[in-house]
Amino acid sequence: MSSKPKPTATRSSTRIKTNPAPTATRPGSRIAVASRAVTTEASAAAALKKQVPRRPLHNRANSPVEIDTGIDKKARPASRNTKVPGPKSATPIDFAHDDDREPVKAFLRIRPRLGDGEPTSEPYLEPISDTAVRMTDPESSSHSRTSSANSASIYTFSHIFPPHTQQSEFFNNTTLPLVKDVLEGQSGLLFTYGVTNSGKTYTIQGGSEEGSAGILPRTLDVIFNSIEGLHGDGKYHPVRLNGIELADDSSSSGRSQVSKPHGVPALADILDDLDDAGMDIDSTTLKLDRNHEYTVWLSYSEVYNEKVYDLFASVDSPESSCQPSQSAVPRPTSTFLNIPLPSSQSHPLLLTRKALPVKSSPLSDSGLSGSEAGSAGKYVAGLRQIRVKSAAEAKALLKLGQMHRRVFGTLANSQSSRSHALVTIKVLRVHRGERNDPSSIQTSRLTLVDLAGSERTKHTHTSGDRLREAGNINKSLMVLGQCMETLRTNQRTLARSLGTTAGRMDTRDVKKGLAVVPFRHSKLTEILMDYFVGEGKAVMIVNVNPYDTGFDENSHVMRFSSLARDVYTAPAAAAPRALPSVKDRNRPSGVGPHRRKVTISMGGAGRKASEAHLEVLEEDEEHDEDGHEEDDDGPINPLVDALFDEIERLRTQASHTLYEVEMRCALVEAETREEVMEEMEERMHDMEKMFKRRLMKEVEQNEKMMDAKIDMLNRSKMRHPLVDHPDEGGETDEHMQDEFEEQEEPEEDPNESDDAETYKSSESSRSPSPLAGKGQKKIKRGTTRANNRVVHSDFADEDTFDQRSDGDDWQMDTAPSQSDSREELPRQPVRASRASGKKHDFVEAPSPIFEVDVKAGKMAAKRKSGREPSDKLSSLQETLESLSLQENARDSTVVVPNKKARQDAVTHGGEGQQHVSQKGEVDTVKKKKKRQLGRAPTDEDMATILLGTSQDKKPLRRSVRH
Ligand SMILES: Nc1ncnc2c1ncn2[C@@H]1O[C@H](COP(=O)(O)OP(=O)(O)OP(=O)(O)O)[C@@H](O)[C@H]1O
Repeated sequence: MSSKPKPTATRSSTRIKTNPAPTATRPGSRIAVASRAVTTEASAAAALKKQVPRRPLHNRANSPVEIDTGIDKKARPASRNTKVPGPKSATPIDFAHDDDREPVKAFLRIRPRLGDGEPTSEPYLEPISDTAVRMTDPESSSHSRTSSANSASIYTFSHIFPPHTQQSEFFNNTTLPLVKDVLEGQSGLLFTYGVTNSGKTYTIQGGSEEGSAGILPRTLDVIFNSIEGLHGDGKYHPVRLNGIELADDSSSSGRSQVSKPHGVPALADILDDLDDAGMDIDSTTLKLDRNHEYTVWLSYSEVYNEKVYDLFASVDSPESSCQPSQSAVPRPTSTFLNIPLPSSQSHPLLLTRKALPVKSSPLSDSGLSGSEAGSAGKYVAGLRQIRVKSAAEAKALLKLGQMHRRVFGTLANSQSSRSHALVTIKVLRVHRGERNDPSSIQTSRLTLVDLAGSERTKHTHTSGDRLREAGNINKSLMVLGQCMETLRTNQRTLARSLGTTAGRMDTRDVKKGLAVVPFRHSKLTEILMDYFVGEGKAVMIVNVNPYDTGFDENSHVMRFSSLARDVYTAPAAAAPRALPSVKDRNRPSGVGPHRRKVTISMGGAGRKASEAHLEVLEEDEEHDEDGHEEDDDGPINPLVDALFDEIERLRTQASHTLYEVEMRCALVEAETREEVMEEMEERMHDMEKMFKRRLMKEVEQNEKMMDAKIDMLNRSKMRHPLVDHPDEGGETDEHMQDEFEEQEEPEEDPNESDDAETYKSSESSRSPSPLAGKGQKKIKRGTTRANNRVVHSDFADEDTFDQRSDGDDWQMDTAPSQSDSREELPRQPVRASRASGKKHDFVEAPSPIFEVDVKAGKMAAKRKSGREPSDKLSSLQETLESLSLQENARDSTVVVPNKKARQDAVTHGGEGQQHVSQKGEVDTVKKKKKRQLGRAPTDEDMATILLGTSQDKKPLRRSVRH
């Protein structure tokens, strides 16, 4: 550490503000390059730094500080030579060469998997070097999703700490340099950032196991280890941000003020833990200048729902009025610890606490002139700063503060921090020879912030108080991000200006062009503002739980960290300008004093558990007569503030709306699917009905046709004995056929035509319409006429019947079809023979199923009768054939042999032959006859009708069209 000239002893603060006359800079100072594309800006910022140097610390030349961390040097990350495959370059951890001009350092800490309760899936975050980590969207491989984050991204950090990193190692590499600085007189800020359950509180406070103490208790240990024997007398105590005042006797805190109250039940037992506080102690000691004296002061505040509360404040309650505070000095004990706890049946105990205003630090505290207005920083007015003389005492105090935080801020969600907790350790350092000169006293601060978990309200589905909490948490984090963004932009602008106006720079002109950094739009950034625009280093610890489901949230955290790493803590580089008077900052909170009911359980191993019911009243900050907060602060732009509020409101609204819209979409999709299913079912049902109707109609028509045939045969038998007068048969048949066709003409069914139209596309797959028979029947009439002359059937000629087209007997093929739609249907030629004179016994069934039966039946009939039927009979048989509408039968016609024919078929078909009914076959012949004739005519009856004699028995087959 280089020596620095002694400054003019005009103030007690160590704040160094802009000084137009450069005095000294540290030799060997350098700018640590934090990230991509900022090298130029960093150099420019360094140049600016050299032109606007920090005011050297008082007696700094006499402050050689050596760090004896006691850690193995090998344990330190060797990131200097690490090559980062990602888009950004790495910042080596090299505290020895750090300059006070440096970017915000960002360390990533990956939380280990905790146990059975955690998901077993692969972590979506994988370190690829000491400084780079790859994040892969776990859902990108399974299915596509709309995500704001890329499916795989690489983020770089100053250093990455893997899950197995010990607390001591983590502390030494992240916080110890800040501890060293604070003992040297430089302020520092460390904050943890991450989603809920990522390990922020564990990092700051630690766990309960041995060796798991967090960076806060370790910081206290190291400070008190190092100043052992160097304690000051505490004649002066700190006030506001950087001021000091002469203390009265009671202002020094000590063990006596943390005394255990009398007769207090379990709740106050926490004070017993004071003695246990030294269990897990960090033994690291820093070597300090022994010519200095130190006093250490502690404050503990929380920002909850955009209000700042003192966690060391005693709590006012009506019941506690009987135990008034014994002294006006800050008491480290809470009044409510000293009162009997109400039982669960009694009325809840009402506890009230008051929010504290945030005010601008007076210029006099910093020794600044009026021309430097606006750079004095902010402080929490009324926040107690308690002197602590040992680490144990400090830890006990912090424990009390944590308990207050739990009671007031986190009880309803006790496992999660819903407020930002800020512990500030203030060190007053003075040279032994100047201990009575207040202007020689240096004040430095180290603030450790445990930020509330960032989370999206969409995922938590919070409402009421929880929603308000989440909104405010997100608001402060958003404003923090906005501040970083603006700072970065300003610094780049500044660097560019410096680059272009090298040697002719007027920083005041350049600063005029800088944007206003919106620190004042959230309480958190207001309090932390001084670290970014004033003196000091900032370290950000990013906590991540790689097993967490919130990939998007973690991506957001990563982006925030890379933004923060681009920000340089540059004194006066981006100092806020004085703005017009603000009323809006004092806008009413809208809710007034906020009441909450809470229940706390106390007790532990070996202690009686007790439960207390409390009602918490949180009062707003004090306002002046006009309803404004008491503040001498410069105003902020109300428009900007209103815009921030609007952004936050819209964000919350959008989050809810998005959730609602997603739900509605899912609902509509489900409903639509159901409707489509119902419609499909309805259509299927309609189709089924339509086809049934068509089937029935066809069956009916076929029945009619068969009836007509039977009638015709009956009449023919009665009127014209065919055997005796064969010549008359032709005309008679023809007449009868015409008659039959007239009867058979199907009725037009409008419904059916509609159906046919509707299902035209499926025409080829359905049964032929009765209309199809029209054209065919006319063809058959022609054929019948021809049959009267020449047509005969002969099974021996089956192979040649296809060659019929050249014969003048074959009118059927050339007959025009009246139904176009039927033209495409395969024609089934009537099996017949041109060989006249040959016996025609049967109408051959078109169905191959019965082909065997029919052949067997024919042969059997031949064998039985042993004689030839007359030509007249053949002619009549042909007539019957033509009426059987065999054409196209392959599509729809099924031959159903009557019982006897089946028997014959089986008998003559040979051994093992069996008639197998096809699906849909109905012995309609039998049924019809029963209905028409009263009894089923046998084959013999039919033969009698046809031949006029009982001797000419012959099996008869019919084609029935369904
Ligand atoms: N490095 C670690 N090693 C072991 N346990 C850890 C580690 N980090 C976190 N844990 C454990 O994980 C759990 C969650 O951690 P913690 O409470 O610190 O999260 P958080 O980020 O502070 O959550 P919230 O924002 O809700 O307060 C705790 O049980 C803690 O003990």
